[in-house]
Amino acid sequence: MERFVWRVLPFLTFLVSFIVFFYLQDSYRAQLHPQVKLTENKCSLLHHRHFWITSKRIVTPQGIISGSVEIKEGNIISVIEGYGKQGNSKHEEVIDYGDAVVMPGLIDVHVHLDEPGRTAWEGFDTGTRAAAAGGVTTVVDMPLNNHPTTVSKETLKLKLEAAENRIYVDVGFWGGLIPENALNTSILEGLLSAGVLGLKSFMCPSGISDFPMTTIHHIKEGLSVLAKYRRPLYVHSEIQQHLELTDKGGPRTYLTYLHTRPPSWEEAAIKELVGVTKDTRIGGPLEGAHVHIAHLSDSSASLDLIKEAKSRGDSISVETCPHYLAFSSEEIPNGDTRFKCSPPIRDAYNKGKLWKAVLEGHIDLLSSDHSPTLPQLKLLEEGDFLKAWGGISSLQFDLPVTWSYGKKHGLTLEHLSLLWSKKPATFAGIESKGSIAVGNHADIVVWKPEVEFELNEHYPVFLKHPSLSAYMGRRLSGEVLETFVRGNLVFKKGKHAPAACGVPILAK
Ligand SMILES: NC(=O)NC(NC(N)=O)C(=O)[O-]
Ligand SMILES: [Zn+2]
Ligand SMILES: [Zn+2]
Repeated sequence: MERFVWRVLPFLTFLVSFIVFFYLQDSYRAQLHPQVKLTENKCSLLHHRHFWITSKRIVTPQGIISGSVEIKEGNIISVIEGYGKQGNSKHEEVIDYGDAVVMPGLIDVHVHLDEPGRTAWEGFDTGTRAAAAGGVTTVVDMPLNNHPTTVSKETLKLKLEAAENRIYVDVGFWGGLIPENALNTSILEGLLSAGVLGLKSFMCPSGISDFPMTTIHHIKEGLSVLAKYRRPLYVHSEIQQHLELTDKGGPRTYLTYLHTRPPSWEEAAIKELVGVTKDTRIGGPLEGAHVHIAHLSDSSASLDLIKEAKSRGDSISVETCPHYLAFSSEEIPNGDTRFKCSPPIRDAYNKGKLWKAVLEGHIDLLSSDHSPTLPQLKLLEEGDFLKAWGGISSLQFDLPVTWSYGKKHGLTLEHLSLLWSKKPATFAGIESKGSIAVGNHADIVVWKPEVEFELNEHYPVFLKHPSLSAYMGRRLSGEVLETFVRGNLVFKKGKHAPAACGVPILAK
């Protein structure tokens, strides 16, 4: 027995010192880097708060690099060239993404989350889960479809309460400009002081009774307040014109709907707006204000008016949406009201010109205009384009849809990050986001542009009503692998972080 003890003693001594060494080293590291402690973080699927990610394709403002990004406490603290390299802070966790693309998270500035009041349509929980699954790290919520609409500081408070602990990505809010508050500056100032990023108005009926349309007179009033706050006005730019109605095959054909909202409606609205934006030039009476044209569909006369206004120095910008770039009116099947939106999807010639404008930089940014409803209001059975709710559901697929249809037109990864991240951040005034740069929030999407998938019933769709999405049934390229919001890994391989730790973004 004694002999046995003497034999195993050296081995036991070695084992004990081995354990003690690693225990001490770990507690030393934990003292130096408290974030190394492997405590559970419900906000993230990754337990580290200080780590590196490395990839052969990182999209930065200086171009695509093979390199590494250091993330600490939610921010990007260094970006270095060299795949697999780590700077001076050794010993941190390194996540190796190989040749997957590391890009700034998408910022979708046009999303209807419909809460409070119409949670059955969409909601903070479902909508932001869909965003996270699609690599969208920030959404800006529209002031309508929720009930009551966001048109005062009190109604913004209801939004913030509804969003509490329910958002998986960061969320900003647009306030509504309606006749009532346009003529009552104190309501408008209260709303802006409470933190909306800007205002949104409609120049035609919105389809929502507590969100009435504004005339150019109301818009001028709104702009004079916005100039003081240096925040933008977002405009649904269509004005109803007299229609010569001819029968185009009944309410189940898309052509019938198309003829009820011709390009002249967009042109009429934009003509009135550019009459006002001349005052936003430097030194003008509305300097500081900015007009942003929502969801441009007409790539002819309407776009020309915007281009001219820009070249004269007006503070004006324009977005279009993936559905105007992916689809053309000729291919929309009879009765398929999933494709109904306003302004409508126009013909293939218009779509080609729209792509050209996007690639030449005349369209500033992209947004989804994700605007779902209840399936029964979409009238999928009846297929009546005139009576069905207008709005496309797409939030989760912003990235693969833009990429799948865009690459044939020469769209690059750099275009994507400008159109979906940098420009939207600048427009919404959220400068700490939108690019992979030192000091910015670590809002990042990791994805594989080359991977193709069928968007069918087996695909994990997080939208509240997947059946409403016009993209169901399509084959797309571009698979989102992982999404980080302020350094939290909020989505990975079909799974979300346990807790919703997105933050409301309020303007100061
Ligand atoms: N009330 C809405 O959500 N309207 C939206 N509907 C669309 N685009 O068809 C919009 O943004 O205009
Ligand atoms: Zn609109
Ligand atoms: Zn909208």
